Amino acid sequence: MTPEPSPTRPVRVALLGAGVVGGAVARLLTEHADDMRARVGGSLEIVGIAVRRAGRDRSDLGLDPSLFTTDADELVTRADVVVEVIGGIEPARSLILRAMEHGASVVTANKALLAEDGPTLYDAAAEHGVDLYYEAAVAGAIPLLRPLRESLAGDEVRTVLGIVNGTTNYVLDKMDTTGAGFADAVEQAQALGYAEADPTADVEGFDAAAKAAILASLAFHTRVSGVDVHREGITEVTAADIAAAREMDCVVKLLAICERTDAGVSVRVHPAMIPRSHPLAGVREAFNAVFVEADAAGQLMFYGRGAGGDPTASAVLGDIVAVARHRVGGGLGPGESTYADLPVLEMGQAVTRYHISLDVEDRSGVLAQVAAAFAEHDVSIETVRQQLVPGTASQSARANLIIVTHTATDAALSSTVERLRTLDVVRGVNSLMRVEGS
Ligand SMILES: NC(=O)c1ccc[n+]([C@@H]2O[C@H](COP(=O)([O-])OP(=O)(O)OC[C@H]3O[C@@H](n4cnc5c(N)ncnc54)[C@H](O)[C@@H]3O)[C@@H](O)[C@H]2O)c1
Ligand SMILES: N[C@@H](CCO)C(=O)O
Ligand code: NA
Repeated sequence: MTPEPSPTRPVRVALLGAGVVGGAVARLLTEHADDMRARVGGSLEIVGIAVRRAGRDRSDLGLDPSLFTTDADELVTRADVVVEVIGGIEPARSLILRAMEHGASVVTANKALLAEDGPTLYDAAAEHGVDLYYEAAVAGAIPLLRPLRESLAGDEVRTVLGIVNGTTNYVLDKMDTTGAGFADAVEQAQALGYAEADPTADVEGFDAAAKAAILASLAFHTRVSGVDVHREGITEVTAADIAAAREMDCVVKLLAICERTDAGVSVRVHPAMIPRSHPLAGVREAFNAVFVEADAAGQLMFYGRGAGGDPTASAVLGDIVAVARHRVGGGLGPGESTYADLPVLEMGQAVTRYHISLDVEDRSGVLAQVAAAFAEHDVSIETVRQQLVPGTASQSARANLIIVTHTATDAALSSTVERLRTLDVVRGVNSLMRVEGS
């Protein structure tokens, strides 16, 4: 049940979590209280901040110490707006649901929860007539979800393609620009505070896959959860892959790709080579960038900081203003839109291109056998390049065969590679990567 709008009573805001994002939200809410009041049309009052441990010195946030509580369950029952920046599935989900049951709108940055169980949150928001906003959950500060949910609501989105994980972009950028190996680049990212002590969620692509699920759900009006997303991280990307990309005048990026085709929607996260001339190739360090292509709008690009306390808090504050305005003036923002209910396709149905570098024997008939494997799977070759590998007199002659395909289904391309691995003339696969954006 939504409380009656009351312009005279402040909008009561409860914050769950005072970590990197929560701390920045608390500080900025206080620093900009006057501007927030003017933008909302009524004042905001922080009624409490739930923390895990009491007694820590939080004087840097400039807040009354009595606002801190370890009883989040109680706090969510006395707020109009609950801001969840704890992260993880539980207790975040239970606290959000409890907040909604008590009539609070919710702002969250929690992509993991939204990708795993977004529909439960949306259903609860609809049942209790409250807002659920989560701009910070994807690409941090970059306004991206509001454009998809609201600005492009009249258009037909075809593609969302982007770099949505700053940590992995930093690692791949360092591997490309300094020649660092994967482990060294991860250490550098950890030293700078980009990568966590346990970088699994980032480097294995879980974080990007959660964001891809959220983007695809909004873009295609279809429920897509994290498990629907084909996910490959960057742990297998080698210096040889980076060098192979450089020879092609390409760069390796971890891409989140959401596409609408005649058959349904395809959502995937994997490393891919993109041409250096592609705008996403110029996205350096820990920045994020996302391309959106819609029927009427054409191509749009969004660029900025996808992580960090203040940048993420900027998105959270924007959401707080939006939902607080609804409290003051009435109304609700858009709820879940799943009317299109498109089928979510298997990875094998995705259409892509492969770059394959093969270690082969250099003798007559080798190229014909390799070409036959492609033909068997109806995969057309775009370019072939051969590099001789210098060897000793006692060794048989060897070469690297570098092949770039035309587009084909991922199923046909991966079957071709499996067939190539069985050929006697193929000693091994040096490097294998999808090519996107050209
Ligand atoms: N850090 C970023 O750059 C960034 C960017 C976008 C989204 N996010 C998302 O924002 C959320 C918060 O991230 P963060 O970086 O601030 O994490 P963080 O670990 O710095 O902060 C989380 C805080 O929640 C507290 N906490 C844990 N359980 C609690 C409980 N039961 N009650 C009260 N407090 C509890 C922790 O003690 C910690 O201080 C996550 O969902 C994350 O995915 C973070
Ligand atoms: N770990 C994430 C934080 C923002 O979601 C990243 O590196 O982009
Ligand atoms: Na965002």
